[in-house]
Amino acid sequence: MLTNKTITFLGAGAMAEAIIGGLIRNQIVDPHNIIATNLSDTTKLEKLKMRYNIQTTTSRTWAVEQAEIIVLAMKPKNIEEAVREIKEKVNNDKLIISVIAGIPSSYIEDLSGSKSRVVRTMPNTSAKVGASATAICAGRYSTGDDLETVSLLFSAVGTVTVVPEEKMDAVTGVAGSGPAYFYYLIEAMEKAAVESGLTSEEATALITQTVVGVGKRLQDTSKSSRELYEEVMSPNGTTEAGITLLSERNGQDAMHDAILKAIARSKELGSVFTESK
Ligand SMILES: NC(=O)C1=CN([C@@H]2O[C@H](COP(=O)(O)OP(=O)(O)OC[C@H]3O[C@@H](n4cnc5c(N)ncnc54)[C@H](OP(=O)(O)O)[C@@H]3O)[C@@H](O)[C@H]2O)C=CC1
Ligand SMILES: O=C(O)[C@@H]1CCC=N1
Repeated sequence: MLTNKTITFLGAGAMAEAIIGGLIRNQIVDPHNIIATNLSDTTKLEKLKMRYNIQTTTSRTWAVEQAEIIVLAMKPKNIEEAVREIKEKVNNDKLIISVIAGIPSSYIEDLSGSKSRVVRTMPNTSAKVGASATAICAGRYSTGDDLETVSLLFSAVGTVTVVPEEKMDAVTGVAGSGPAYFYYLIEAMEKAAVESGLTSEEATALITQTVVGVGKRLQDTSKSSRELYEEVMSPNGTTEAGITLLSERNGQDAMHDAILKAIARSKELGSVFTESK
């Protein structure tokens, strides 16, 4: 085991489960040293307990008391209430990890009022299969050891990149939201495939392997993305026909603007919380 420390997850949703699964699968943390709690969904807590053999509780303050590491894994709208509820139980001895989009580490540090050691992170849902692209950044009072601990924890669910906090909104729009852009494209590919006579199973098998192949190729080559798609395009061939239509409809501009919009939303989430202090 990497750590015998008790890790409490405040929030037992999709991201918390992905991380818990990775930590247990990779024997980074003993399941008995993981506690999960949420706001009200006790059925979900029961499922997690059964699935991973972890501890669950409806007492958030008890869960925080036990913890040496606290993972904040609720939605941004719930963070204020959550931190207020636990602030009396948090001190500088506990490391706080946030996976919450947009929320600056300073907000969490200030609200808990105890110079809390905070490390802000941004994983993505590929954590479920150990393939997240996670970025992490240090808060004001976190130490080099804290950053190393968080890096080791998140390497159980994929790659880890350390960035300064001012880059976290960009990370969120690009990599945190990133899987959704691909799934959105895949949905369109599936629709076109089925409309053109493939069964849904055939479409899924072909598209899945196409996406896996793209990922592997990207990891394996120093070619640029433009070189890679140009490599697929035979003159006057099928790909050129498709890419030409996408260009005429400004497909790449739409994608580019969508990512900037996601980054702006991350900043907006953060600014609302900073202003409300
Ligand atoms: N989904 C994604 O792709 C990614 C999400 N994130 C971030 O992860 C965070 C969680 O997202 P996700 O897992 O998708 O969300 P979910 O809605 O799946 O889970 C949120 C969880 O937070 C719980 N919760 C709400 N308020 C409190 C509270 N005061 N104390 C303890 N638990 C509380 C909810 O409990 P209950 O169910 O009982 O209401 C629920 O278990 C978000 O901040 C998001 O920005 C980061 C990267 C990627
Ligand atoms: O959509 C969201 O706000 C979260 C953060 C990144 C991915 N999902």
